[in-house]
Amino acid sequence: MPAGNRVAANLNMLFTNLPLLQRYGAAAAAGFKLVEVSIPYSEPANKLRQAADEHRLEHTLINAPPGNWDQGFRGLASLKSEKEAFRNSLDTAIEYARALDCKRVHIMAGIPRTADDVAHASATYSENVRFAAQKLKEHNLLCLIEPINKYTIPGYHLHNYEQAMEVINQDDSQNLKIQYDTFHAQQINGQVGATLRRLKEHIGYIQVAQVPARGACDTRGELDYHFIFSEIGAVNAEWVIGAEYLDGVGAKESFGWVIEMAVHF
Ligand SMILES: O=C(O)C(=O)CO
Repeated sequence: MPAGNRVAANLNMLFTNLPLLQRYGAAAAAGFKLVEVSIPYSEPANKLRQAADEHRLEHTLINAPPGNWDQGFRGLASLKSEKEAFRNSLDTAIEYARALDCKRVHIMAGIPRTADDVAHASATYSENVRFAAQKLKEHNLLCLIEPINKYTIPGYHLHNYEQAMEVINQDDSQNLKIQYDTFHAQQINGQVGATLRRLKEHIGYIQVAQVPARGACDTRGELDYHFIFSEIGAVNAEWVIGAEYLDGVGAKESFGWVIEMAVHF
């Protein structure tokens, strides 16, 4: 296995000209051996596993069910009004993670909207995330939380790294880490490399995309991914990197950057 961080294809954002189950073949044909599926729930878990096995792909990450995406839900963890739905979402996430042999589950925070949800968001979020970290630990699954910048998802509860560290410091499961997405980090506080180094002990997974258009790492934008991948590799070459970017943004429709930038499939 070559040195350097491995890259997983996000099958909800890449190969979107194909139905989800056919994206596994497209990812494998492009050279990927790892995939992440943020929202796998449109297909039965066994069908996804069958597609992955057929193309010798491993799942690196799924999200817990985020609520009704089309109705504007972006996760449930901070919503007092959705506490039962959140607990049920963990059971579904565990079922899928086990079926897919996936070891990481991202818990999305959600967008508190009602006055009562807003008033109770921080306490609800902390309680739910700590519950999830402990429950996932019982199934040998790592619990991840991802600060998301306020421009991409306005109103999203978890929108900076101080909030994430506050919950991590309250948690005693030893099973709660940050999903560090450089696309969000740049827009949350910049200092993408410095923040990575500062939080390295608490980071469990990386995601990447170019800023501001959320295109591939070799498309034009604010971030120099030659530098960022060298920083990631210098800090922890074991971190998996999720290629979570919009396909079709920018001229190139290739994954040459994976080799060109000293990371690998
Ligand atoms: O929107 C993102 O960046 C996510 O990773 C959601 O899972």
